[in-house]
Amino acid sequence: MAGETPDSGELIEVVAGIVRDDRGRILLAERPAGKHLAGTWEFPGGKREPGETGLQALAREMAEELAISVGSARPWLALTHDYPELTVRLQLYAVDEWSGEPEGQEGQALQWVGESDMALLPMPAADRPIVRAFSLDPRYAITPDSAAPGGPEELLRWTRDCLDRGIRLFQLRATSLDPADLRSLAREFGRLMVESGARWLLDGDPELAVQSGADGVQLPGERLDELSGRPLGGDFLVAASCRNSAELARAGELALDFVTLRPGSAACGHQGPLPFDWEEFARLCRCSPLPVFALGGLLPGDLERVRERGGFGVAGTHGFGAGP
Ligand SMILES: Nc1nc2c([nH]c(=O)n2[C@@H]2O[C@H](COP(=O)(O)OP(=O)(O)OP(=O)(O)O)[C@@H](O)[C@H]2O)c(=O)[nH]1
Ligand SMILES: [Mg+2]
Repeated sequence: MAGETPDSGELIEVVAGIVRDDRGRILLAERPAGKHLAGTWEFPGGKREPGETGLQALAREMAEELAISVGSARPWLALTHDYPELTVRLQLYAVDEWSGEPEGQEGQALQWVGESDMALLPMPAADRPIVRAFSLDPRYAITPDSAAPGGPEELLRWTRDCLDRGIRLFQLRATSLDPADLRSLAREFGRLMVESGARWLLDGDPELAVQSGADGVQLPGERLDELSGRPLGGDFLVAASCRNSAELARAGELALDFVTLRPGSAACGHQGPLPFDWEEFARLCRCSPLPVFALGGLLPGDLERVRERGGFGVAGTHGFGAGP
C-alpha cells in the first residue's frame, strides 16, 4: 500500500536512546567521519539486528557505543524518514534507568545538551520533528465544539478542568463562530493558556490562528495538497488531522510538527462509535514521518498502549476534562 514501502533505497530499523543526566540534560553523540551523516549530533543507537527485540537492540547499542548498561526503558517516539539513499525507521526509547559512565566507544564525541539547546546543533534530518517533540505534552486536549450545548462557557469550564489535571497542549475548535465571537473566546482561552504555561492550536486557518493569538494551527489532512509549504514559521506549531498514509506523507513533506491520526476511515457512515482500530493505527504509525497522536475515543490513560504501537501521544475530548 502507498507510503508503507519506500520507493527507493534500503529500509533499516534503528533504535536510539534518550539518556538523561541528573539535571535532565540529554546525551548526544557526534557521528564519526566516514559514516552516514558524519558530523551531525544524534541520539546514540544503531541498527536492530535480526531476531532482536527493540529493547534488546537498545541495550546492546548503549553498551557497544557508550559502555552503559540499561536498567529500564520505555518506547517514546517512532518515525520513518526517507533519505535519498536509504529509509530509516527510528524507534526512540526513554531510558529511565541506566548505570555506568558514558564514554564514546567508537571514538565519537559526546555531550550533554538541554532540551531547548538541541535545536542549535546540526542533527540528522530525521531528528527535526523529534527535537521539537520534547516541548509537546503527549496529552492533546481537543475542546468540545463551541457550538455544542453549553457553548463557550462550557468549553472554558472544560478547559480549566483539563489544566487542573496538568494538560498543557490544546486545540480550540471554534470554526462555527463568527469573527467577533471567535475573537472574544480566543482572548479568554488564550489568557487561560498563558497563565498556565500551556500552548494551543486553532483548528482550521493559519492566518486566523495567528490573528487569534494561538501558538499554532491544526490543518485538515485533506487540505494539505493545497499547500506549497509549511504555512507558519518555526515559532509556531503546525499540525494536521490525518486519516491515511498519503496524508501522513504529505504532512512530512510540508515539515509540519506532528499529526493526529484517526484510523478506520473506511468505516465512515457507521452508526455510533467504533472501537479504536489498534492494528490499523500501528500499521499507519510505521510509515509516519512525524510524531503521531492517536485520536478516536481514547483516554489520557491509553498513552502507554499508544506508545507500544509507535504513537507519541493521545488526543481527545471526552475524558480529558470533566463534562461533555
Ligand atoms: N543512532 C541514530 N541514528 C540516526 C539518528 N537519526 C538518523 O537519521 N539516524 C540514522 O540511522 C542510521 C543508524 O545507523 P548507525 O550508523 O547508528 O548504525 P550502527 O550504530 O548499527 O552502526 P554500524 O552500521 O556502523 O554498525 C544511520 O543511517 C543514521 O544516519 C539518530 O538520532 N540516532
Ligand atoms: Mg550507531
